[in-house]
Amino acid sequence: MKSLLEIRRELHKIPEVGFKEEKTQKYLLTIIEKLWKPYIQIDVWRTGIIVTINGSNPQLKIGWRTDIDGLPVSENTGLAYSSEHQGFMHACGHDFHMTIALGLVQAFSENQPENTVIIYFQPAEEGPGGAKPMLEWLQRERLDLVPDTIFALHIAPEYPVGTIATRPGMLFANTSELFIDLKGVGGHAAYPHNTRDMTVAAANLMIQLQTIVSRNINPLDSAVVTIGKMTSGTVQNIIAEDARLEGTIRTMSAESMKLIKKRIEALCRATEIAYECKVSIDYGSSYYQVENDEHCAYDLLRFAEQFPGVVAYECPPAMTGEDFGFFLKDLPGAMFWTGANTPYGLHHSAIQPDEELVNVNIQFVEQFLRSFTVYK
Ligand SMILES: CC(=O)N[C@@H](CCC[C@H](N)C(=O)O)C(=O)O
Repeated sequence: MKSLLEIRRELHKIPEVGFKEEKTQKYLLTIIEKLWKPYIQIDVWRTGIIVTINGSNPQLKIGWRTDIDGLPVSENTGLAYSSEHQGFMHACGHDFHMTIALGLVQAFSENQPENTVIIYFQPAEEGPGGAKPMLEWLQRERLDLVPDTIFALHIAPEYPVGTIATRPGMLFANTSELFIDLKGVGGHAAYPHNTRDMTVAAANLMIQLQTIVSRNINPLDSAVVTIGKMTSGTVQNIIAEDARLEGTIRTMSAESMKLIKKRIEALCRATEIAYECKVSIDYGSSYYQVENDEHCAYDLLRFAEQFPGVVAYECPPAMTGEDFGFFLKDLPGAMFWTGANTPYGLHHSAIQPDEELVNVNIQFVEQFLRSFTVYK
């Protein structure tokens, strides 16, 4: 088999967005098939893969989940093995997550675990969300592949390699995508009075949306309303008939999410009146918060405390979202951050996580999963 470093770099070259991970799936399958043993079963779900390593004396089915999709980001790392898919990049570390999962398949194929370990290569984490439909399919059609407990990791640029950071309870926020379309009347730039200018309407709405967190959310709560993309108009001397705002909402509770949506709807109605236009809202996909099981999170932290080369850290929650939250809604388990030591944040075009993290995490996770002989 190729080295895991080589595999990570090859995966880095072929990022694909949610449910379009065909090349990635094919690539992963070629590696996984080489690791096949009579006690290993390989299943495919859409662009995802499920690898079951049947245990020698199974008391439990322990799940490990990795996400496999990339992002629509133009890479700016200058690396020799940069993305070959123009405009797309593994800017959230899923190439690392997949390599660690492959390293686990390799470790368990070389040395059969006592318990059954099921490794889920899950599509579409960045959107529209693969965890929920994958789990629904498992629960409906393949109960044999539903684990008793499940774990996952996510790289954390800000921590040194070897840091394992998690907490009991909420680790990541509730999320909802947000798409707002404005429709007015376009026309000649010199005749604004005959038009309903959607560039001006969208700009005002965008600023007003920023008052929701500062004016409507309790200052002791936390929430985010981010507009990541704003589009309007065609050329400099035509007044725009349409505009579109694209963003995301993050909250610590379902109640705050409801409140924010209510305020967005009110501001959109007010924009319709103020700018004599039509405004429509689409919330896209939404993710349930990542709620770690208390025992599982503390087991992870305690295991990390005594694992050589690893530093355990009980960290605060973050406003990132993760559809792994849907697995943890139904199953006990936990997610953790693992240090990636890079100055650029997640989703940045220049992010370059430290490749040292691959081996540290394979060893740590392999031993952690093997240590789960009895579910506590
Ligand atoms: C870990 C991470 O960065 N996850 C994404 C999840 C995105 C969910 C959805 N597409 C949205 O934007 O709301 C994140 O942006 O936190």
